[in-house]
Amino acid sequence: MFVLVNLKAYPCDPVAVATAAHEVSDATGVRIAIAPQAARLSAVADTGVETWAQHVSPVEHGSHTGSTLAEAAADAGAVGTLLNHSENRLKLADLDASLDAAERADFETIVCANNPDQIAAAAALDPDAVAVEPPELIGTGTPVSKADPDIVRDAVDAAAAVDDSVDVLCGAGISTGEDLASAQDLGADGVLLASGVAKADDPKAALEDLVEPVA
Ligand SMILES: O=C(CO)COP(=O)(O)O
Repeated sequence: MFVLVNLKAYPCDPVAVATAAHEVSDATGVRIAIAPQAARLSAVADTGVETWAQHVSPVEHGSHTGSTLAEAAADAGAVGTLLNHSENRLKLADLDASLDAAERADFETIVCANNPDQIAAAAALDPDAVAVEPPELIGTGTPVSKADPDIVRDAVDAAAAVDDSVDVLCGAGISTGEDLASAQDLGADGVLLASGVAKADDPKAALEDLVEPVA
């Protein structure tokens, strides 16, 4: 199971969370990555943790003020990127161009989507993985694996029907080992989470509990 912690714009210490994630990943062998703000990619990557961008812009080198250039994120130490998160939705043409940008930077990619139909459409764009995250559950602490298990099962089936090489993650409200185990039982290859770790008093303890079922 792959665990990707999206720090969003939460007021946490990304280096402290990254250090904790690296320690837990090393101790358990579970793959854990951290996606900080773009400005903190280098500091997070310097901890040795697997580091991802939260987004890369649909642009190449050039006059693109304010963009997040994939090649610059790679130079900062990122090895993958989320795309089309519900909090940073892309038009279809831009999502396709951002995937091209990620490919130029040799990034692994996860395209986020709300539901199985969108998962199928995202899988058709040939990302490495897709992540189903019902926006109404994001940040609630109510795990998608418990609140709506069918959406996870159906997302796994929808992606497989398009391209069975595309991994499927699920997210929204995931925070405990029980949530991760449920996601695995529903066929997910990993989980995407944010507040369960970014807002935890003890991120290391939160991560140790999260990965315990697969450690
Ligand atoms: O948006 C998410 C991960 O990208 C999920 O957020 P929460 O884990 O806070 O529900």
